[in-house]
Amino acid sequence: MVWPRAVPVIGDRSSAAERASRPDGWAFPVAEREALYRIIGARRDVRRFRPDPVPEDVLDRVLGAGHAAPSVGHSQPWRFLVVTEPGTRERASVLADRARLAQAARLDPESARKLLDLQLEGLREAPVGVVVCCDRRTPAEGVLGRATFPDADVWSCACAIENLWLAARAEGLGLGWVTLFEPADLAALLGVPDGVVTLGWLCLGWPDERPPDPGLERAGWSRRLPVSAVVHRERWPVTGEPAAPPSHLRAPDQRAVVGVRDQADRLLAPPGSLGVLDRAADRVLALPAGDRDGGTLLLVGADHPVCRHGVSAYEGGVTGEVMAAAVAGQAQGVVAARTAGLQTLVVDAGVGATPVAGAIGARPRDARGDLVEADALSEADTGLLLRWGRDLGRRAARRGVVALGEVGVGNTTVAAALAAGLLGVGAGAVVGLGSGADSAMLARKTAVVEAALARVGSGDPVVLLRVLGGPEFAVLAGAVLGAAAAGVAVVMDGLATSVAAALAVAMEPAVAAHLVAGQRSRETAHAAVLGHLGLEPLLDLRMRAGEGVGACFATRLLRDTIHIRRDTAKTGEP
Ligand SMILES: O=C(O)c1ccc[n+]([C@@H]2O[C@H](COP(=O)([O-])O)[C@@H](O)[C@H]2O)c1
Ligand SMILES: Cc1cc2nc[nH]c2cc1C
Repeated sequence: MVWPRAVPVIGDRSSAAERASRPDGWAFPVAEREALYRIIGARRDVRRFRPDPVPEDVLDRVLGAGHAAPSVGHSQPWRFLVVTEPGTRERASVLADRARLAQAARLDPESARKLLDLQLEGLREAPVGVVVCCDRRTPAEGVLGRATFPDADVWSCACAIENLWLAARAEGLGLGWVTLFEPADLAALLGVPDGVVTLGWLCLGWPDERPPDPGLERAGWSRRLPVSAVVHRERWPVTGEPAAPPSHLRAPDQRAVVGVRDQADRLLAPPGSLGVLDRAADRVLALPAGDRDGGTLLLVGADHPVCRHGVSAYEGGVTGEVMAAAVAGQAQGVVAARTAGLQTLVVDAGVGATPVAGAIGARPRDARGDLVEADALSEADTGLLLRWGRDLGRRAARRGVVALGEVGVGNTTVAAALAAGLLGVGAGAVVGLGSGADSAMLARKTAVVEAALARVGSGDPVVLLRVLGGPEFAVLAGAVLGAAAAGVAVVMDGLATSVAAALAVAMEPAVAAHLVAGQRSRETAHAAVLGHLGLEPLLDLRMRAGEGVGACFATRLLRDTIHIRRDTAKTGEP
C-alpha cells in the first residue's frame, strides 16, 4: 500500500519524486533568465552622474536588494550608511583626491599621468553616497562558517554591494565603487566606531554616461580575460611537479547518494528523524554492498615493544590471554559480536613468541622496535601487513559490514603517537589513560610519544605506520582499504581502530565515504581523530574496552536503523 505523502505546511513543499522527474524544475522562465544575464552583462562602474535626485522608493528597492544578499551564517553584517549631505560628500572627495595623489606618487611617471587623467570617482557629482560597512564586532567563532574563514563577513558585504549594483543597473541608476580612501580617514569622517570597517563609498545617481564597455578597458588599462583563463578543472594546474597518483577507490556516485536520500524522503516520517543514525544509514545504503544483512568483527591483536618503557597498567602477556579467549569465543568483543549477530575473524598480528593457536596468522617477519630507539616495523613488514590486511578486509566484507576491533597492551601509546603524527598536534593533546594509567605513567607515555614523534620526518601514512605503528594498525588500515574496495561499510570502535581508519583515508580519500564512527571512547585523542575524519559517533558511553565491543553495539544499531527504513510505510504522490 502506498500512503499519501505528508506535505509540510511550512518550508519546502516539493517532493523527492518531483525533484527527480524534473531536476531543473526550480528554474525561472527563459525570458526572466535572459533579463538577469543581460543586467549582469550591462553592469558598469559609473563615474559621471546627473544631479537629479534619486526618488526614495527607487533607493529603497535598491537598498532592499543589497539587504537580500547572502551572508555567512545569516549574520547580515552589512550596514548601509546613506550620505546625501553635500558637505560630507565634499570632504569625502578631498580624502579621495589625497589618496589619488599619494598613489600616483608611487607609480612611474607615465602610469601616474594615466592615473591622474582617469575620472576615478563621481563623489562630488553623485547625489547619493552609500558607504557599505561591515560590523565585525561579533566574534568569528560565534558565526557559523566564520571560525574557519574569518573574513567571510566582509565577503558577505561584497555580495551586498553586487546586489546593490545589479538592482541599480536594472533601475537605470549608475553606481561607482570608490576605494581610493585611507580607510581610517573615511571611518573618522562618518563616525564609524572601532570594530566596524568600511568597504569604500558607492556613488549612486542617474548616470551622465551610459558606457557599453568597462571604462578601464576602453582606456586601455586592462582587458577582460576569457572565461577559460579563470576556470580550472578539478585542481590548480600543475607546473612541473607530477600530479598526485590517482586514487583507485571511488566513493559512491552521486546517483546512489541522492537515490538513498530520495527513498528516505518517501518514508512516512519527518526526513532525518533518526538523527545521527539516519545520517549513518544514508551513507551506508549508498555503498555498492551497503545493504548486505550480515557482518563480521575483524579482531586484530599484537604485542608492543614500547611496553618496556612502562606505558601500560598491564603486562604484555594479557594480550595473548585475551587472544586465546577470543579464539575460544569468550573474549568480551567476540561475545559482543555474537550478541550482535556478527561472525568474528581473530587475527594474530604478532602476539607472543609463537603463533596464537586457532587464530589467522598475519605476523611480522622482522624485528620490531620500541618507537623511541627504533622504528616499530621494517619497511617490508609494513607493506606485507597492509597487503594481508586488504585481503582480510575483502574476506570479512563478504557477509556485509565490517566492524573493527583490536587488542594490544600498550597500543594506546602507539595510537597516540600515530594520531599526533597524522593530525600534526603535540603529545600533550593525544596521550590518554589507556587501560588505566596513573599520573606517573601518563608522564612516561607523553615522553615516549614526544621521543617517537621526534624520529618522524614525514606525515606520509605509510611512513607513520613504519616508524610509529604497531602491526595491528597496519593490518587494520589495510582491512579498511580492502573492505572499502569491496563496497561495504566499516564500523570503527575505539581510538586504535579509528587511527587505523584515518591512516587508510590518508592513503585513499574515497575510503572516508565507507566509514561509520561506532562510538567515541574514553581515550583522549579519540574525539580529535573522529573530528579529523569529520564523523559523529553513534554512541558516546565512555567505553574503553577495545576488542571491537563498541563497534558491535553500533553495528547492531545501524542494522536496526536500516531494517526500520526498509519496513516503514512509504508515501507517494496523492
Ligand atoms: O577502545 C579504546 O579506545 C581503548 C581505550 C583504552 C584501552 N583500550 C584497550 O586497552 C589496551 C591498550 O591500553 P594500554 O593502556 O595498554 O595502552 C588495548 O588492548 C585496547 O584494546 C582501548
Ligand atoms: C584484561 C584486558 C582486556 C583487554 N581487551 C582489550 N584490551 C585489554 C586490556 C586488558 C588489560
